[in-house]
Amino acid sequence: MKLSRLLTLSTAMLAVLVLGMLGHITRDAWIRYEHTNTGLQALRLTQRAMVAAEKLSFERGPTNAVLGDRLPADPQRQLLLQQARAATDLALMQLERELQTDFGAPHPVDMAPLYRALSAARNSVGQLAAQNPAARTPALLGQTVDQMFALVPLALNAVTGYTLASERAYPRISRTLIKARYAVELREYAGRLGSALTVALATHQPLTEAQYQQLQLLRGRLAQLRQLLLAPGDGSSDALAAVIARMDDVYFNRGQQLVEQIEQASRAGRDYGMDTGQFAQRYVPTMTPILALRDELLREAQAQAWSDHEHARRELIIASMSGVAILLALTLLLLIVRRRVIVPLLRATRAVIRLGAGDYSRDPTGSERPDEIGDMLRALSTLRTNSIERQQLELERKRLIEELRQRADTDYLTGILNRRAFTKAGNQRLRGAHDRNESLSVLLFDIDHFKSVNDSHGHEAGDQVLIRVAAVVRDQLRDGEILARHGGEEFVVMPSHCTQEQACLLAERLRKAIASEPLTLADGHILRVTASFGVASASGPQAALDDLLHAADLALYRAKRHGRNCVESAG
Ligand SMILES: Nc1nc2c(ncn2[C@@H]2O[C@H](COP(=O)(O)OP(=O)(O)OP(=O)(O)O)[C@@H](O)[C@H]2O)c(=O)[nH]1
Repeated sequence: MKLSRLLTLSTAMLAVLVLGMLGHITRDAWIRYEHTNTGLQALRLTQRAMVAAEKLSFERGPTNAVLGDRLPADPQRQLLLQQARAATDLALMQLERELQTDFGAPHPVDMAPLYRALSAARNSVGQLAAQNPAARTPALLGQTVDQMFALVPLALNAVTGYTLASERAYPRISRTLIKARYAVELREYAGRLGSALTVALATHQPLTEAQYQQLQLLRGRLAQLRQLLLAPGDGSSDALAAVIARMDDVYFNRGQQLVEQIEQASRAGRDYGMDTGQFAQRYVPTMTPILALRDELLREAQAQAWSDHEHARRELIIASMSGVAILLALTLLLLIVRRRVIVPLLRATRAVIRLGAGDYSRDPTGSERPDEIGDMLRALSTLRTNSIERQQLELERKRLIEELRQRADTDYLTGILNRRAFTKAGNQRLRGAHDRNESLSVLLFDIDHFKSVNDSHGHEAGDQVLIRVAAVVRDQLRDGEILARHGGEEFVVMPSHCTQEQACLLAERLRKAIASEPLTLADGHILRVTASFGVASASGPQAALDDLLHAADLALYRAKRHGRNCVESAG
């Protein structure tokens, strides 16, 4: 697999792993954050539900006062009842609005039964209060009070599903929330304890045995709820302890003493000394510390939830930012690895391949780098320089060999082929002519009276004549026609496949060219030289070069004898 592909694949795999890990961490942080959000929403909802329950409990006070009123009705009591009802309606409306904020509730909340029950209870209160006090029998009064009692559980039940779900999602605050609910229940049972006296106070009759028992039961439940509230838990702060102490003092001492006072008066058959309204006026304020306890518990739960919410938010931000930072760092690292390692390596690989293929045209770039890749590129550059030098040496060696070869084949004076080279080339050509069944001729010529040139003008002048004659003849020949110095002042020409007749014509042309060319010597003398030619041809299959030359030599000899400056052909 290619490096660049391997890098891309590794990058993709690493990115998937890192993304998966970061996604997991961020998801966990997000879930914790959402749970605290749910907890806060649940708190708001619980608070609203508890306020609504409290208002419903509270409404029973002015209701009892109106039920115990004489006719015509006391406008002050009527006003208090209207205010209490308005406060209940507002609290229910706010609860309903809060319920509309969906946060994954297990099932929709139906407030209709509560509204129906509330409307029915209020109608009963209105009808009973409009009757003559004598007509308000204990049974009717008890029935109406029970209708009012039934409202609080309906309000709390409406949000039970929500609060349970949110407590499951965010269990840390559930203990505090449960205690807040105990406080609400405590308030409710405290209210019921007061309401249990409504019939006796309204009718000015002693309490019945059943009512004594009910009072006993309610007191027991209240004591039980108090114990539950005192249990150690997350929300056991100093502020909470102070609120509990106040509740003990104001409600459990003074409030319950008031109830006992009525009870004792009933047992003694004394007048109560107060009606329902007067009782409510003294009893209801003693329940205020219970609500303060509820509010303190809710406040602590809220503070805890906010602290957790902030913590979760910070964790989420840190997780997200760390994720982004890690991704950026990874991308940067990969880019650096790609730019600083992979790309130079690929470049070096290409350079090695080029060197291997003998292409030294480009030096690998990047050799100025101070790192190991730079070391490698510098080594490649040195390798390239050495290879270039080796290549040049090789070329020089070949050139020298060629030069030596040429020197070995060339006549040192005239620059044309020497006898050795002619023998080799002549034999080769003769074999080729045999193979193709062509005729082949040789022309042997010798400068006339050359000795006298040497004698008259010196050996150097003789050399110049030899050089000049060779040049004149070479100019007359075509490519492929061999000219060689056969020895001394004797030359040989071998045209490519020609008949003896054609060879004679060529010899004649060369003879005339030599004879017609005046030669100016170094000392200024002008010489005219001639040459005699012997021509021989081979057409038989087994003709040897030596035989051919011998035949030409004999013809040359005849030409000399016939007076020189002429052409003679063999046989
Ligand atoms: N300058 C010079 N002279 C050479 C060279 N090679 C041979 N000679 C001379 O060539 C002459 C040949 O002379 P001869 O064989 O007598 O022939 P010739 O004088 O040409 O007479 P004919 O061939 O009969 O016309 C000799 O004097 C050689 O010394 C050479 O390379 N340079």
